Amino acid sequence: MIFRRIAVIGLGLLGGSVGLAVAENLPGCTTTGFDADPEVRRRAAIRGLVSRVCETAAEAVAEAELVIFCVPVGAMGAAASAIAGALPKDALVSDVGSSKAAVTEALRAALPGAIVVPAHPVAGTERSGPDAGFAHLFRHRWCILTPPDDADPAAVSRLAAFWEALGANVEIMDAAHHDLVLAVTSHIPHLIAYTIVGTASDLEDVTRSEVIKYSAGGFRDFTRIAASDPVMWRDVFLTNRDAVLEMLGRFTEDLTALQRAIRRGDGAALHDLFTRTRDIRRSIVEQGQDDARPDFGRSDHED
Ligand SMILES: NC(=O)C1=CN([C@@H]2O[C@H](COP(=O)(O)OP(=O)(O)OC[C@H]3O[C@@H](n4cnc5c(N)ncnc54)[C@H](O)[C@@H]3O)[C@@H](O)[C@H]2O)C=CC1
Ligand SMILES: O=C(O)C(=O)Cc1ccc(O)cc1
Repeated sequence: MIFRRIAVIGLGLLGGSVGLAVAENLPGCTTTGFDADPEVRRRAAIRGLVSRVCETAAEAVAEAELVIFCVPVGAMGAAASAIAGALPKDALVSDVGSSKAAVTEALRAALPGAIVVPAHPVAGTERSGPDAGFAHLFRHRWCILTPPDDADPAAVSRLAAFWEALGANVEIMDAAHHDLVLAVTSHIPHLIAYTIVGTASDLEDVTRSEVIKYSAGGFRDFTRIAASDPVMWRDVFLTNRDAVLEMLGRFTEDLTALQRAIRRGDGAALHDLFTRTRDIRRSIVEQGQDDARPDFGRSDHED
């Protein structure tokens, strides 16, 4: 048994999915859970997201061997401080946050002396809350561990084994590299989606009903991403500021080059880029990173 007792703090999409995935893949492992929102706790208990929903975070972690923080990245520090006095000495502390350097710092500052191995399952949907989670979320998805330099290798191996048991493929890298890579593969795409949907809705000469009525595939795909949780994404951009600004600078330069190609009627430049990007899409599909989940893209992720 990798871990016998796991505490999940935050019972939304990620926390709920962790609880359900543990129940499915690690029978015999008990999960406790806490969420700051009483209505989320109520729904979590009804859906059976964890074995026992607790009324306080301290109660949830009291006997835990692994504690996983599944709260927005800006709330990690406060959530960790709330369990500081109750965390068992040998417990392994981890999280699922989308940015890693700031979260690592927040967890280590709130829990001095604790064994902290941050993680990011690169798996999710645009949905959030206690009704959004499902047991198969992590199957065939990457989970990136970002252990600090002084992390105990045995703790890292245990956490890797845990995520593999939930169906994920594990990769290890340092937090700064994670933040740079995810800025370009996840954070900037979300920013672009938020922008284009906002731009369309601000247009004066195009009515809102026209935007909805004539939204072709491309715009519809952007609206799915732009429906992602505002608190979660606000926190991602505030905590991964430097990497996002670095990548946004590059993106802006490339967009300007494309703008110039269009203005000059440079069809070859457009064709070259679009050919290169199609190849990237094809290799993602070939590697099974597109729709490995049977219910990918559907909004009814009920178990
Ligand atoms: N949504 C996604 O697709 C993915 C999200 N993540 C990361 O997972 C984390 C959770 O995201 P979701 O589950 O999507 O969000 P969510 O909004 O579905 O759930 C977050 C839950 O945390 C609770 N919470 C907030 N502050 C708290 C505190 N101090 N103590 C206890 N509970 C608290 C909220 O009440 C909420 O129920 C975030 O850090 C996010 O960056 C990682 C991978 C994918
Ligand atoms: O729904 C989508 O397309 C996502 O991109 C989900 C997602 C959101 C945040 C993450 O840190 C990882 C995955």
